[in-house]
Amino acid sequence: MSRTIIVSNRLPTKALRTDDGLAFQPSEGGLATGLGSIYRADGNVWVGWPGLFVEDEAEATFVTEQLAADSMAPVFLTEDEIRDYYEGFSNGTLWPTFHYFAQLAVYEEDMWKAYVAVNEKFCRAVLEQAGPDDTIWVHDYQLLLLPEMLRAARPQATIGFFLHIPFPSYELIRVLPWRTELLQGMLGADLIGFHTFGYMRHFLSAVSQLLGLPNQHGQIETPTRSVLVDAFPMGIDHQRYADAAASEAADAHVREYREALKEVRVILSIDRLDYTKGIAQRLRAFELLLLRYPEWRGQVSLLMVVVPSRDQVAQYADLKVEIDELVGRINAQYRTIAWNPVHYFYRSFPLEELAAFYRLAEVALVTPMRDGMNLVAKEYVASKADQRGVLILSERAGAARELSDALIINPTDTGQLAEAMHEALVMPEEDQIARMTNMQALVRQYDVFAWTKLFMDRLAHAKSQQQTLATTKLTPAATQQLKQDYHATERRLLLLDYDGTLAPFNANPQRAKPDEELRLLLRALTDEPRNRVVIISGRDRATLQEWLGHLPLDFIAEHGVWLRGQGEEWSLFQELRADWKQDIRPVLELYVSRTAGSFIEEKDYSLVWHYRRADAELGASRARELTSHLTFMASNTELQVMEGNKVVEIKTAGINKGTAAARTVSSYHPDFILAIGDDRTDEDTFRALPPDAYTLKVGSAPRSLARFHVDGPAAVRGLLRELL
Ligand SMILES: O=P(O)(O)OC[C@H]1O[C@H](O[C@H]2O[C@H](CO)[C@@H](O)[C@H](O)[C@H]2O)[C@H](O)[C@@H](O)[C@@H]1O
Ligand SMILES: O=c1ccn([C@@H]2O[C@H](COP(=O)(O)OP(=O)(O)O)[C@@H](O)[C@H]2O)c(=O)[nH]1
Ligand SMILES: [Mg+2]
Repeated sequence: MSRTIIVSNRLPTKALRTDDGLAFQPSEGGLATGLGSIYRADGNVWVGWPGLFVEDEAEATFVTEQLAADSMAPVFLTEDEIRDYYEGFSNGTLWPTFHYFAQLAVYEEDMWKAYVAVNEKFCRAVLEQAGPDDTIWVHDYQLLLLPEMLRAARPQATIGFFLHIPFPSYELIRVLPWRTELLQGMLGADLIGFHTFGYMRHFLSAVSQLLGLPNQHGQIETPTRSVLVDAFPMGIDHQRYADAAASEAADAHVREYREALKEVRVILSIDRLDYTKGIAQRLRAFELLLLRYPEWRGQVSLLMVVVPSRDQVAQYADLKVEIDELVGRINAQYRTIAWNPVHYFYRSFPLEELAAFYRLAEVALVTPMRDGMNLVAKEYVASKADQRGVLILSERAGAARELSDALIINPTDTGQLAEAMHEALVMPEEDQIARMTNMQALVRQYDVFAWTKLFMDRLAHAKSQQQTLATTKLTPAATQQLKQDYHATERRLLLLDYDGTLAPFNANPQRAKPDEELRLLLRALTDEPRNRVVIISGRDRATLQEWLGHLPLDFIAEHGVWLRGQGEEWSLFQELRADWKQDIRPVLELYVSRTAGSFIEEKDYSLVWHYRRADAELGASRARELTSHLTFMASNTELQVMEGNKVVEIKTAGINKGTAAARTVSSYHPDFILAIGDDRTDEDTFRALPPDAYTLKVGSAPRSLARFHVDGPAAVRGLLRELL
């Protein structure tokens, strides 16, 4: 049976040292509470850090056994590792960078090394747990390198990755000295998920600009595999929070708190201590509310839960001091014997007490500066059985993309925040109910189970996509068979693409001239009378003529437009027109003038716009624009528009390498065919050939109609030499 191995820095259970020995307790934070509901099913295992430094072997064994009984496998980390990998690189470098607090980020080589080493440690731990058919699901920014490490150890494994925090603009990512390694680490996965479309777009942009890998509808083709990228906004276990809010225990807490608070109305705030959460800004906004609307003094209290977090990181410790001071100041200023403006708790609470807070609160303030998702917002919604209550939500929390019925605010605008609190406190009940009803329907439908299923289904889809059109490597056994068939036959046809196949791809197309080695190789192949060797290329005939015209080769040029049999004259595949060029050329010129680095290639019967030297993202975007522009112009004409590798080409429809190759086959009647090519246009050749033809795609593991693949031009030349 195939299981799911969940991997995250922190386990959903933490071990604690108490006076009575070790104790175990649920972890805080969105990832642990969110996934905590699902991992126990079907023999799944969760691999992660149990939050404790073990003192000896015996203690480690005890913790391991206790956690194993609840489907968890601990990765023990040392104090040095926690300092450099967790507090250091994860929370001192990546966390601030990814939350747009780049000025707080530190760049320390030692921390980076620890990050690499701990990712390797997790890799070993996962490999111990995971069988070959198991699905591995890696979570979050502490483990960005893990997918690629697992991939190296298990090339066939099914690996998903989900990032729980924002993925920022490329402008922030590019600042990181280790940006390439981090992106490549993530690309080891088959599916990469983010909370929002915005985060996903930023990731695709970074991959395109830093690694030069474009995408189509979120699908990235790396040199070895294709990787799918998609948005999956995480949900909560709606039922669990609704049940907790309706429980006897919550009832009892609500009664107790209500008695203590008397008639005072409650605004609620719950977060981990974190500078991304906007806690200090929220306090200032509450202070402003009391200043602007004195009628709320004595009537409304802010109930503020701050859960201790990462307190060994300097900025977190500083923030604690700032919050303590602000709360002290506001309370000292406004409190009365009967009323306390801010009820401040610096600790965590069990589920039933949180549920009671959610029920009591007429207003929830979720106002982070940046937040990947924010589950507290959704938990508040799920807890409101009577549908009374108002959610004030920051536009910069991932949750704001879904909860559009909240009062959406800009958290840096203190005035707007104070006004939103006032608006919430005076909102008519029917408005509250209408908004809450919509949000509850959404939180109920898109719960954590739906989220998991969606991610797993997409992962299976990504995997099966890779398998369709997957080519097999030309193994020594297959090479042997190919050679045997070659030697046993009399009329052999060799269809060889030029760029990327016989000669390496060059940024300047005119520099890809054949070298001595290639000329000698082609000469030797044509010296054999049983061979007919055809160069089948998208290039113009003049270039092919100049470079290779002296050899006894056949040519198919301009993607099938021009043909030349050995020793014959050039002829057209069919009668063609070129008068359309005068209308199309100015359009391409417009795109050249708008896109620095792009240029036009003119062939006899086609025009090509090249953008390989332009800014990668601008080029790709202009290519899409140009394609739709040209497609519109070409409707009801005989022209067709093709997008290729950093090119947009326009030419007469119905002529391609495939139609030309088919004609050669039907006139020559070969008993052996070998076709080799690297590009999208070579797929037309592969498609046109009979199934027993040896079709070879150049590239390390591409998706192709070809039967086999070979690594690159050097390997192609090696294979051709072996035939001699
Ligand atoms: O493990 P800690 O360092 O104590 O931090 C707690 C967790 O905080 C982060 O949570 C994020 O995930 C939530 C669920 O997807 C999301 O709602 C929230 O916006 C994120 O900040 C962090 O990503 C986890 O790795 C931590 O365990
Ligand atoms: O005393 C508390 C306060 C909060 N939480 C939980 O911590 C999670 C916080 O997740 P969120 O996505 O809001 O933010 P994160 O801390 O992950 O950045 C929520 O599920 C809360 O219910 C908790 O377990 N105990
Ligand atoms: Mg090519």
